[in-house]
Amino acid sequence: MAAAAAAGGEEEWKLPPHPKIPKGKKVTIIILDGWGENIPDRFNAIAVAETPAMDHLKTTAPERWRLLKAHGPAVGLPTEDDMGNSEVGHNALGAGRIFKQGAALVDTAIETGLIYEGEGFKYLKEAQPNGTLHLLGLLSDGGVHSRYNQLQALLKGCADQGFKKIRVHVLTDGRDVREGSSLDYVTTLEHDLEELRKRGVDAQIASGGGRMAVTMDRYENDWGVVKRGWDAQVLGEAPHQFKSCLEALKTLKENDPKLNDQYYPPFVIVDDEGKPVGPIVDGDALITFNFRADRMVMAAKAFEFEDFDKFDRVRVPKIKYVGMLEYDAEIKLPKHYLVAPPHIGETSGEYLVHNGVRTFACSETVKFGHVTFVWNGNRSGQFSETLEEYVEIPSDQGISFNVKPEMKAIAIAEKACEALHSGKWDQVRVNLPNGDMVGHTGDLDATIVGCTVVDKAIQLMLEATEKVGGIFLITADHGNAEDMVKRNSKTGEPVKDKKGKYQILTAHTCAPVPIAIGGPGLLKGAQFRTDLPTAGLANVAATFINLLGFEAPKDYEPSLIEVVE
Ligand SMILES: O=C(O)[C@@H](CO)OP(=O)(O)O
Ligand SMILES: [Mn+2]
Ligand SMILES: [Mn+2]
Repeated sequence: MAAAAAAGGEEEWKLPPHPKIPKGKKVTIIILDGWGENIPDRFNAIAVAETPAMDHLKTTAPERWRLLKAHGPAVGLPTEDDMGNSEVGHNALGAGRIFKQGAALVDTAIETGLIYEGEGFKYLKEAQPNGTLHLLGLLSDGGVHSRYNQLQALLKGCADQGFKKIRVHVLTDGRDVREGSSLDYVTTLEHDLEELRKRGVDAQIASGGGRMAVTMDRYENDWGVVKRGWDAQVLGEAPHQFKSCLEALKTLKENDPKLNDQYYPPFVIVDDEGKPVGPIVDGDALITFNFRADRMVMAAKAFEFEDFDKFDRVRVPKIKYVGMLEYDAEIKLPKHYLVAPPHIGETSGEYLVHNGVRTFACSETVKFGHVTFVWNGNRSGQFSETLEEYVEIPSDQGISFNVKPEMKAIAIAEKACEALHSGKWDQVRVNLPNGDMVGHTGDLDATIVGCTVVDKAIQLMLEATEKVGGIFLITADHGNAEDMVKRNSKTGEPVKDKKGKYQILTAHTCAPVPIAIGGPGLLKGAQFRTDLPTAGLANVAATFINLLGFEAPKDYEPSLIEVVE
C-alpha cells in the first residue's frame, strides 16, 4: 500500500516483480503536450500535419493503441465540462491516482465558508483595519489557473470579513478563454466592484496586463515577465497609465490591432492627479487567487523571499501574503495559503527510485517542470541524485511560439536518444510541447508545422528504442492542437464571428488522448485490456510500472495492459 510506504520503512516501498513482464527493458515515455483525438477536418492541426509515425502506431497495432480520458473528473476536475490541463494531466500521469484538484478544493472551501476560517485567512486579517487587500490573478473562466466565480465569491467574502479597501490586479487571459473576452470579464468585474462600493468598500482595479507578458511566467523561463508585474502591482510603475481598465484594454488594442489578451503590456490605473490607485505598500494584504501552481511560483518567490536576486525589487513591502493554494509543498511556498493543495505523495517516481529504477527526464524550459515537478506531485527536486537526471533544454525566449513552431522538439528527442544509447537509464521520459504551446497561439498553420516536427521527434525516439531493444509508451496530457476552432456545442460545426471569420480556439479541449505502446522489448502477448473503457491518464502510471517489470502499487488505478498467451 502506498500509504503504508509513506509511513513504513524501505521494505514498504518495494514493488513485487511482475508475474510475466521481465525487468531490464528500457522504457521510453513520450508525453505529447496538447495532443488530443478529434475528427480529421481542416481545423485539426494534427490530422492535417504529416504524422507518419503516429499514424503507423494507430493503424498497424490496434490492440496497442487506445484513447484515454484527459479532462473532467477523470483528472480530478469538478465537472465533465472542465477541459484538461498540464497540471492535472501530469499529476495523474505521474501519480497513478486521481486527486481532487485545486479548482475543486477551492470550490468546496468557498461553498462551506471554510476558506475564511483557516490559518491563511486569519493571517490575512492581521492587515486589518488599515491595510488594503490586493487580489492578483488571472481573470478567466478557464478553470485551468483560476475561475471568475471564485474571485467573485472572494471579493464579496473579503468585504464581509471586514476589508474596507480592495484593489484588484488583473491578468487578462485569451489562452484558456476566447481571445478578446478580457473586455467581458473586466466589465463584469467593474460591476462587481461597483456593488462593493455601494456597500461602502473602496474597491477598484489597480493594474493589469496579459498573462504571457506580466507575472505568469513559469519554470524561470523569463524573470522579466514577473518584474513587469512587480513594477506595476507593487511600485505602481508601467509604460502605460489609464483612468480605467476598460479604457486601457480598448486603447492599447486600438493602438496595436495585433495585440491579444495574452500579451497586453503592463498598465497602471491612476487617479485624476495621475497617481496610481493601488500600489502594494507596507501593511497591506495580498491574495494571489490562482489555484494552479506553476505560473504562480515565481511571483510568490518575489513576494515572499527575503533573499531574492532575480531582479531589483526596488521596494519590498511588508505585507500579509497568502496564495489561494500552497504552490510548492516541498519548499513551503507560500508560507500562508487559503486552501490546502491535494497531497500527491507516493508518486511513481518515488516508488521507482526505491526499486532501483534509473530515470532520465527531459523537456525544454516551458514544459520542463511538467515532466519533473508536476509529474512528481508538484514537488521540487529529484527523489534521488544518483538514480535520476533531469535535463532542461532552454526554450526560445520572448517570442510567441508560432514564430518558431519547431520549438526544441528535435533537441529533446536527441537528448532522449543519447540517454537511451548511454545504457545509464531504465526510464527515459520526455514532454514534447509543440501541440500545446503553438496551439495556444491560435495560429493553425504554425500548429500544423509544430505537430509535423513532433512526429519527426517521435520517429527519432522510436528508432532509438528499437535499437536498444526497448519499449515505448506514447500518450498526451490533454487536447489542444486537434481542434483550433470554436464549435457549435450541438452540431459541432465551426462557429464564425460577426465579421464572418472563424472563431479561433486557443484553449485546451475535452478531447480524449491517444496512448500507444510497443517496441521490440514488449512481450508478444502484451496488449491493452478491453475491460477498462473509461480509463484515463491516472491509469498510465501502473502501466509503465508494469512495463518496467514491476507490479504497480495496489492503490494505483489499474494498469491498462494484460499479457495474453
Ligand atoms: O499555458 C498554460 O499555463 C496552460 C494553459 O493555461 O497550459 P498547460 O496546462 O498546457 O500548461
Ligand atoms: Mn499540457
Ligand atoms: Mn496548454
